[in-house]
Amino acid sequence: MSSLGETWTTKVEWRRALRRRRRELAGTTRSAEDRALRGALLSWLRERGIRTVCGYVPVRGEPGSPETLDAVLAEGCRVLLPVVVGAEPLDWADYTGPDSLRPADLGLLEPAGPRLGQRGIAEADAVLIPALAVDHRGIRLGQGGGHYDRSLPLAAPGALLVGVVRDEEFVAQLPDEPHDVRLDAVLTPERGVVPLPVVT
Ligand SMILES: Nc1nc2c(c(=O)[nH]1)N(C=O)[C@@H](CNc1ccc(C(=O)N[C@@H](CCC(=O)O)C(=O)O)cc1)CN2
Ligand SMILES: Nc1ncnc2c1ncn2[C@@H]1O[C@H](COP(=O)(O)OP(=O)(O)OP(=O)(O)O)[C@@H](O)[C@H]1O
Repeated sequence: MSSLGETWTTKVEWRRALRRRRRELAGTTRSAEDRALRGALLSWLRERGIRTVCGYVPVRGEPGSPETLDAVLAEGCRVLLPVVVGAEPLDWADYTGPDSLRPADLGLLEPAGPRLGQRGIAEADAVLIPALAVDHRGIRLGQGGGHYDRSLPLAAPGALLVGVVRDEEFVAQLPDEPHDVRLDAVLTPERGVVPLPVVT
């Protein structure tokens, strides 16, 4: 288990340190992790019979890749991607392949097709959520915009909320706040999908 975070207290300190580690990661490590993540994700989607999944287009060292999104599509799954609309719940649109993306604010790539509205998230059986870290209780540290905390309450009641991080970013305990929505599971390249909370 990782010992990251022993000297970091606030969300700001955690974010700064985790972003630096992602920046310094070797390209070969990133690709190996992406291949492992893809294998684990595809098996899990098959096992659970998941038909529609909310994903994200990775930026700045986030786990995953456009190839992994394409592999999920090839599996016959519908993929929805987030669209930022200010400090509101995220909007959603279908991912239909690399041509369906266009550059957006914050260095993001967003889907260019018809918007489903903020309640589009309710069409998903599982929501894959980008994170800088996830802890054993299911607390997630995101980029600090509060976008997912505002959007996840609109997911379908039985939808599985899955944070996606590198193995060392799955940690014992993160700083938390009352608005933080707890995750049902975490997906990492080496461990695959791990249900949360971890019972010790
Ligand atoms: N790939 C991806 N898509 C996503 C998210 C995400 O975390 N990852 N979001 C998750 O909610 C939403 C967008 N919110 C975001 C908020 C802040 C930053 C961010 O990296 N901010 C940095 C630097 C911005 C820049 O370089 O321009 C910062 O604030 O320092 C990214 C996404 C929806 N789409
Ligand atoms: N449910 C909510 N309703 C309104 N504002 C919220 C909500 N959740 C979070 N916020 C606002 O967003 C700010 C950032 O929250 P937080 O640090 O938890 O973001 P994050 O989960 O890391 O970001 P993101 O989801 O964008 O990756 C909070 O300080 C709060 O003001």
